[in-house]
Amino acid sequence: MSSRVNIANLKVADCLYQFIEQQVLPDLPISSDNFWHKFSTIIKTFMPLNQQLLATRASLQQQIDQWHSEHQGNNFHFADYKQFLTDIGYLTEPVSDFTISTENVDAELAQMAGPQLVVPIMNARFALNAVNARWGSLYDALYGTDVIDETDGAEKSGTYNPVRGAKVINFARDFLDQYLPLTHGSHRQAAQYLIEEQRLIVKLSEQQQSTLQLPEQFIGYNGEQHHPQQLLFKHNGLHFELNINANSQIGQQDQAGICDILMESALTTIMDCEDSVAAVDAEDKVVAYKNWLGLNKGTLSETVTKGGHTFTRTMNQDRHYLTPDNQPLVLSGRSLMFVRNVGHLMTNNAILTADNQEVPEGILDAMVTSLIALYDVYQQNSLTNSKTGSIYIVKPKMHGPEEVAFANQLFEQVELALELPKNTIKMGIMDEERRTSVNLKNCIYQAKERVVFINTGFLDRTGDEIHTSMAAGPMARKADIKLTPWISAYEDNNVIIGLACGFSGKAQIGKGMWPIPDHMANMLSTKIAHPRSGANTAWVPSPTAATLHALHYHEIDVFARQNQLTQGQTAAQDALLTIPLAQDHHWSEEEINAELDNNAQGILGYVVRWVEQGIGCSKVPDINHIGLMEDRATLRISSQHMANWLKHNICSKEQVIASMKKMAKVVDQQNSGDADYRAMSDDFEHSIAFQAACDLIFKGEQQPSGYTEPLLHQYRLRAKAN
Ligand SMILES: CC(=O)SCCNC(=O)CCNC(=O)[C@H](O)C(C)(C)COP(=O)(O)OP(=O)(O)OC[C@H]1O[C@@H](n2cnc3c(N)ncnc32)[C@H](O)[C@@H]1OP(=O)(O)O
Ligand SMILES: O=CC(=O)O
Ligand SMILES: [Mg+2]
Repeated sequence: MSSRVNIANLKVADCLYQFIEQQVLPDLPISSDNFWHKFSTIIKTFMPLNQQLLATRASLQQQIDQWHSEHQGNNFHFADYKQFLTDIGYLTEPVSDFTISTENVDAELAQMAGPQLVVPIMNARFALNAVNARWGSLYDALYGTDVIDETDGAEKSGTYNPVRGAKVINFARDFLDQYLPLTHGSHRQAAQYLIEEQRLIVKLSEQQQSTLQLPEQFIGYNGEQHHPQQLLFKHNGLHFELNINANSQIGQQDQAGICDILMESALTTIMDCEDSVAAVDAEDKVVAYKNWLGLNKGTLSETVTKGGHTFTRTMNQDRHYLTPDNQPLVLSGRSLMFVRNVGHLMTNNAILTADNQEVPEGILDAMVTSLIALYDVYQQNSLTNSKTGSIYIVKPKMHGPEEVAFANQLFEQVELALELPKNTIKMGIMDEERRTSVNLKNCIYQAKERVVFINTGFLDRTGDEIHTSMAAGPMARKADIKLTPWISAYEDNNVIIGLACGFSGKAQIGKGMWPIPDHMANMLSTKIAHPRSGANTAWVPSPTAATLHALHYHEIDVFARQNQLTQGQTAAQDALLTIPLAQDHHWSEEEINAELDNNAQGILGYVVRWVEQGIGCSKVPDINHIGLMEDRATLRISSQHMANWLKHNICSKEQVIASMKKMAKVVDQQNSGDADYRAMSDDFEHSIAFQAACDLIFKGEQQPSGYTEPLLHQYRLRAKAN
């Protein structure tokens, strides 16, 4: 641990203090003295309130556990259960109807519909890729993934395969026919694209030419009018760009010389300080904050070596075009950034109070990430994030209205401390805890002047579902939980309540993560459900997924869909309160072992990299060898699920240990190519990662809300000390 600086009754880790003093404050109109004193006052005010909220969580959980233990089987009556939840203050009376009044919201959130990318902020290489993922190559996304099948000679070979290329070109031509229709003929016949008298002309042959059914879709170009290099179009509020270069490898194969279609892809990106990172001390927090600073100053860069080639990755500039009547047109080259702060649970040793208590990490994040964002608010660089001067913070894992009210008050005080106009800091509310879902309208009400999204984080939400009702009985198998009634009620309610609170045109209604990063064909066929449900954004794990998911927002006009949905929908609270218990838990030994092995593999594969290498988001194969995105939320589900089956004697402790040891060997094998990897199976007793993984299960019932952070942090700190 680094030494500490005593300032304003705080003991600040030297590395954090020096970072703020030397790299953040100097170019900002706020003095060091002022900053630390105001920060200290905020900590003093909010720390006890924060602790009180956590005590309320624990008390409610204890009462719920008690109630379930007294109301098992035939003794469980839904009406009594609901009354009990009301009596203890878990369920609250909804406020009267209202609409949100958030102002100065960027168009990407309010008026546009498109993908939202999430990225671990501590990885600068990924973070840069993410901010640049506003625009993505459709050809690369198709060629490089399973969206294009490998049949009939279309394999992904080492070098460019023209047979596969032809399939990509056909897919793209169909996209153009669908969303850029011609008055007659097809883009498949297109031999040349050119501009005449401000109109797009598509030559189909020597004698035949066509034009757009909707001429206003053509909005910009670069190059010569008769030989354009880029043609810019707009459909459903999203842009795409036809790139033409007959001399390029792909353009040569195309009769119109098209070499790519650049899609407007990740409209927004969440720079994540929460579940996809492993930040356990001041040094780690500084890595995260430094990257956020670089992103706000526009100076972040990273040397990347790829395919034997080394280059420097920086943030993309804006994109410049000429309109059809030759006026300049500029579009943002970057995804609009949010920063996800941590929730209310954890503390961090980066700052201690005078009596040596660790400061809540959420308060630290609120103050420091907002301070850093002043670089964007004051527009100190040309690579602007928010054009409306707003700071976008995602606030995760809040339980119920009073926790949202707390975050709202905290943001208000941060604004005062940083001399920002009220409600500069906008809030994205993750609807990912049960007490938030069942009181969602009241939660939104508490932040009605600054809320810019509600998003269904179904992964944490599933973990909370299991933990809240831990004592009620054995849960369904993990895959079957997705089929139980609460989850569709939860997804539907989020949209219904968002629309009822006037989100359409003002804020995002968001849907959750696609957690199978390599299954893009599957994503393309299923994630259409998100815009179809009325959500104007949904999470994707990578830039490639963003480009492919963008296709869905061309297929569905989300704002028209929201207009249809606004009519007569009612929230289904009873379905939301149903518990995903197994209907019949007489599984075979084989089924039980398969469930345990699957959970064990996911837990171990994720935890070993988290604890030993500080990697907060990993792709880990499940027992069917499908790579799954694992983060702290998916870990919460798996560990809580095992803890639940243990509690209800579906399996024994010995069975779990046997499964863990068996799967540890599998995970060791999977990581055998990693020189930094320490095998767990060499010495289970002394493997910190193995012990952490076991604790997450065996102590799972006692973890606050079933969260994984306390144990992960504890073991990571131990691994770092070693
Ligand atoms: C429940 C929740 O809270 S979900 C939110 C938290 N989850 C996330 O943030 C998911 C972030 N995604 C990731 O970390 C990764 O995509 C993983 C771990 C899921 C999968 O990674 P892999 O497929 O192994 O990616 P890999 O390391 O091979 O990288 C492939 C390329 O994609 C890029 N990439 C992958 N994910 C992202 C991302 N989220 N943002 C930006 N770039 C990304 C990488 O930069 C890399 O490109 P490069 O070589 O040009 O730098
Ligand atoms: O944060 C997202 C989730 O699903 O949890
Ligand atoms: Mg979450």
